[in-house]
Amino acid sequence: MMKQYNEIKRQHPDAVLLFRVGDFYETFSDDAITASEILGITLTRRANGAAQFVELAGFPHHALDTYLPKLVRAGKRVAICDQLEDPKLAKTIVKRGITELVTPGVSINDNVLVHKENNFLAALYSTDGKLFGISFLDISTGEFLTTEGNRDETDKLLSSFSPKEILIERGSKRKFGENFGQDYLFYELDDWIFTDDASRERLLAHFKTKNLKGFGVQHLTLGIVASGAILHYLDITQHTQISHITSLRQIDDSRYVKLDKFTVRSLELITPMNEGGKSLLNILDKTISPMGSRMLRRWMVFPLKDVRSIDERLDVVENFFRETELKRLLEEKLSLIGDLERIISKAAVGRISPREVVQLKVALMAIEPIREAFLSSDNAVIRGMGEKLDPCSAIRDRIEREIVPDPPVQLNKGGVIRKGVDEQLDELRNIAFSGKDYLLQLQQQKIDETGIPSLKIAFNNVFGYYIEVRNTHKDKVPDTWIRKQTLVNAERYITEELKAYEEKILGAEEKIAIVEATLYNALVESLLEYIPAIQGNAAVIARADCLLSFAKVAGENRYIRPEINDSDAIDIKGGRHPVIEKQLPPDEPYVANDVYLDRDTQQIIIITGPNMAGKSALLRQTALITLMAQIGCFVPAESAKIGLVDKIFTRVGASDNISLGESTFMVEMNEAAYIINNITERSLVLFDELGRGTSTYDGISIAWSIVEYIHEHPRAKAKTLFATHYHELNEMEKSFKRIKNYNVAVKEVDNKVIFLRKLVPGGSEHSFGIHVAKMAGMPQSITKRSEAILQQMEAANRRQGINKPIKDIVENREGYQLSFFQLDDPVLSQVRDEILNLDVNNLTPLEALNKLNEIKKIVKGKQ
Ligand SMILES: Nc1ncnc2c1ncn2[C@@H]1O[C@H](COP(=O)(O)OP(=O)(O)OP(=O)(O)O)[C@@H](O)[C@H]1O
Repeated sequence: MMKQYNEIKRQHPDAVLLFRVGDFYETFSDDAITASEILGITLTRRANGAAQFVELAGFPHHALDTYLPKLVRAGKRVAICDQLEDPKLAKTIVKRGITELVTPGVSINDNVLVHKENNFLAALYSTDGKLFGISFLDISTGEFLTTEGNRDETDKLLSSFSPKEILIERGSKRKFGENFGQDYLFYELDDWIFTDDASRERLLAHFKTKNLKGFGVQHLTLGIVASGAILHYLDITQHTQISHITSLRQIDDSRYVKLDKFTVRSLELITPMNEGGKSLLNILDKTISPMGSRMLRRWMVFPLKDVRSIDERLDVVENFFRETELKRLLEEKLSLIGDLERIISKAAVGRISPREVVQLKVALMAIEPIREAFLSSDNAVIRGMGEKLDPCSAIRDRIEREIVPDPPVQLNKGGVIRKGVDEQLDELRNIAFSGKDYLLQLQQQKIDETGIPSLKIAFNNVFGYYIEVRNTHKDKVPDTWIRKQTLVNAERYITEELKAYEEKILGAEEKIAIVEATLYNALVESLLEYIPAIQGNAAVIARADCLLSFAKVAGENRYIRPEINDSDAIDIKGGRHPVIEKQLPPDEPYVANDVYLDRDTQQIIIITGPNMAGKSALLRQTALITLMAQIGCFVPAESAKIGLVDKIFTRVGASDNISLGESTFMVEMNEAAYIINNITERSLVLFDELGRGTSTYDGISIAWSIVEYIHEHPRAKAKTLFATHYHELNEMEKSFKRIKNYNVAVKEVDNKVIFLRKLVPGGSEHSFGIHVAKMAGMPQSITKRSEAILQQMEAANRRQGINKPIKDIVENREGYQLSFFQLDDPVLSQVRDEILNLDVNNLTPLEALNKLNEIKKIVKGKQ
């Protein structure tokens, strides 16, 4: 057996091998050590040949569902090796083979999956390290996606989809690790898999198409390689029944607001930064079905950029919000639907349990009234959703006809198929049932015959039905009975008559199991043709669930419908922070604030104010309200007019890349550089205390020049909120027309600071940092000393006149781009004159090229 084990183990050296031996799954050597550590099961050592020992740890086979998820969640790949023939029939050693390879990225096991989250497997491919092909598959839902993008775009996708496992080419782990961080579980596959031919062929074979044009991904060469690798991996892991993967979709990034992963993290969209905190998702997620929940997560990181699609969502939310009857009906029916998407995937992979088939019927039954209600809505979008719902009545009715309403979880327990479905089955059941009845009669008859009142007829696996007689009555047993077993207090016998009936009953039971399985499998088989329709239903239901969730949240939290337009202004009146407002004590209401930003009058707001005043909250709430509006959700404000934004950037607080060997300041500058290089005039940018990771003067200088850049650069005029403790930056307002100063007001009463939390025009002078230090319980000796030092420093500053250098900075700025022509440089002015004197309308293309060459020579001469 160990020889057989070693052979199988050799094929899967990197997986924990669960080796079926009798009623147990056993693990050996290193696998046993790993399994015992992760599962907390006993590790034993057993002799293995002369003077050798092997470690051993195992668990009963029926506990697989408990132990398997633990191994997978710990990031292990698990190969399940089963007995492929009946041990009783095997002449030598039982034939064994791998029946499934479960890995963190490929799982359909309910205990491994998290209901509210997708479980993606990804594959990455790149030839030059600049452009990456990426593909995602959730085998539990059948969703299969691909695209191509640069490093940053790919990084964002990875953080949005959080794949549990990433497939890459052999030998490229380090390269990908450096690009995307070591937190992912990379798995290397052979190089031949990552080739265009192999991948295309595999995809075409799966989809049974001649090319990939129908999916609109034909042009994504790298994406196709990655997608093909995913299907190859399913082959390797023995996942061959995958008819629920019905299409390969391109992730069309251009349709969505770009949010980099720092922004997703620092705005706490999906996960809170601190344990015990709340994310925006926690507040907005009132979805009822797991599908709705998964879709909402996706929506949160992919806000829309197109007025019509957003308005469509908002229209539905408003409708659900108003139509309380429809809302009530939806709530009731959605709760019956369960995880339709995953259930139908299970049907495809041949793992659907009888109970899940019934759940599918219940879900399809619940879809009918939703469809009717949607179809009679006066809103066209909702009617459209109704049209897309298909109650699949034929299969629904067939399930109802054939499967009992409350079947066991496992098929082999029997009692799944209804009476009246199959004549043979009914007959067999009669035999089995009356046979058992007969045994009871027989028992009574024997009691009467022998006068042994405690005589019992029972069954065990070793010798079938038997009669048990306690020792006290042993002598009354007739000679014709055959003794089979002697216990301490009793004897067990069999009789000819008993054996004959046993055969009849057991034969019937075995046949029942076979007939039930055949009927059940035929039903599951016929489910397969409904996969696309049911997946379509799942998508509509998920969408309805998300929009209903928005309507509920809007009602509970007094949100209003935002107005979305193509203008360049963000105009929020009475805006609130959706998460913080829910966490404040009841006697401390959240103070609402107005924020206005546009391209021409108020592009950049510098917000100063003491520590703890509420600057960060204000920054974030502006981004959150904008984002919520663009995912089609109502927003916490009195009114909100949102000119669509194309990207949201945040540079907020310190990040935690320290583990990657970068200093806090380095991380801050990396992120800031990334923002500067990627903003457009439609972007929204939040800078919270930029530059604080270095010396004050360094910090001010960098902050100043970045703000100046955003103000001046023609392509970078992004709407910007800049919270800072550097009051010096307030000077900028005087010289830059679209920069405005605001501060979050406080009141000082009797040496105490009262936070008013109101955003008011104008700069502010103090930071009250020492006050906050006092609030935090810093020893008095320290705060007193700080006050003294502060006074000295401020006095010194006043003497030297801080305003002098600031004045110089303002006057000596060169600006960006335009400055080219303002310089007195003789060469540059010659270039300017050359250009100005050109008569562009009468220039032939050749003359234009020659002119360009001349200008180049002038500039070269300068160098
Ligand atoms: N508008 C508001 N209404 C009520 N409470 C608020 C408001 N804004 C902020 N707060 C509360 O004040 C706390 C501090 O706010 P925030 O972190 O925004 O201050 P800050 O000005 O950025 O401080 P620092 O400069 O120290 O970073 C928040 O955690 C929140 O509890």
